[in-house]
Amino acid sequence: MTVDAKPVAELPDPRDFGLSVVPEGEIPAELASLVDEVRSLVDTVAHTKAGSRELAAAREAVAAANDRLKGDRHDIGTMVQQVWPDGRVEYGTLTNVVSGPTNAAAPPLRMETAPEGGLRGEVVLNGTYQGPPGLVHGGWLAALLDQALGSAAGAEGMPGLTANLDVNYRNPTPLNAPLEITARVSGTERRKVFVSGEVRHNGQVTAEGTALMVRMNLPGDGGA
Ligand SMILES: CCCCCCCCCCCC(=O)SCCNC(=O)CCNC(=O)[C@H](O)C(C)(C)COP(=O)(O)OP(=O)(O)OC[C@H]1O[C@@H](n2cnc3c(N)ncnc32)[C@H](O)[C@@H]1OP(=O)(O)O
Repeated sequence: MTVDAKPVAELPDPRDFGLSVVPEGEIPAELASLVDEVRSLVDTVAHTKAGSRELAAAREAVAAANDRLKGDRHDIGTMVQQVWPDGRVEYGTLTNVVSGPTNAAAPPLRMETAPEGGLRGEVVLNGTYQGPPGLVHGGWLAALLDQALGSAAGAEGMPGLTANLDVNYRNPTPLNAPLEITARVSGTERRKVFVSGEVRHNGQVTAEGTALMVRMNLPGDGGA
């Protein structure tokens, strides 16, 4: 594998592709708090043993809240701009199912620059991410890795789409426990960006992945 593609200096601004962008700092604190509450609600509902009366009352309350919030919506494809303490700018979809800040279905995963290079993040997956008893669903581990690997490519100025993802599950991954996700770029070849990463619990690798990201065609690329 050769390393022959220079990272682009600037990330493409999604507005150049006709997409709306919401700066993360402009997301109302009340919305962030609501998302947290809904995330907790999903977990509560998934595990509740409440009786019929309580369930019916809760359903009414949730339906009322749902009705109250229907109306003006962000378009599908709306992006969020996140600026990290180290100044790194990242664009992602507002409702990304792994990292979207307004998506209650997202854990959410947030990746920061790692001292050893690449990115690292921490996440706890509750019982709504269950596959085998007490363990994280393998598809979700793949999703976490896919997102982390894509972010690692983006952090090097090479945002792209996943063309191929390989995951090896080395050890069971527990629910409701802190997980560390790491990811880095291992090489480039024309528009191909090779990335690798791991999920760890208590320092032990539970899943590891490699992916091929194909860098987006950017203005001035000349198609290479
Ligand atoms: C601003 C917003 C930011 C937004 C940033 C968003 C980051 C999100 C991160 C989350 C990741 C995702 O979920 S992504 C969603 C899941 N993935 C997708 O939906 C992608 C679907 N697939 C595609 O759209 C396409 O196949 C692409 C874009 C991957 C590639 O198409 P293309 O652009 O036409 O490129 P193409 O010429 O075919 O390939 C380029 C090079 O890659 C190689 N190649 C292509 N596919 C493969 C493959 N599967 N396995 C091996 N090699 C492959 C080719 O041989 C070629 O090598 P050579 O000739 O140079 O040697």
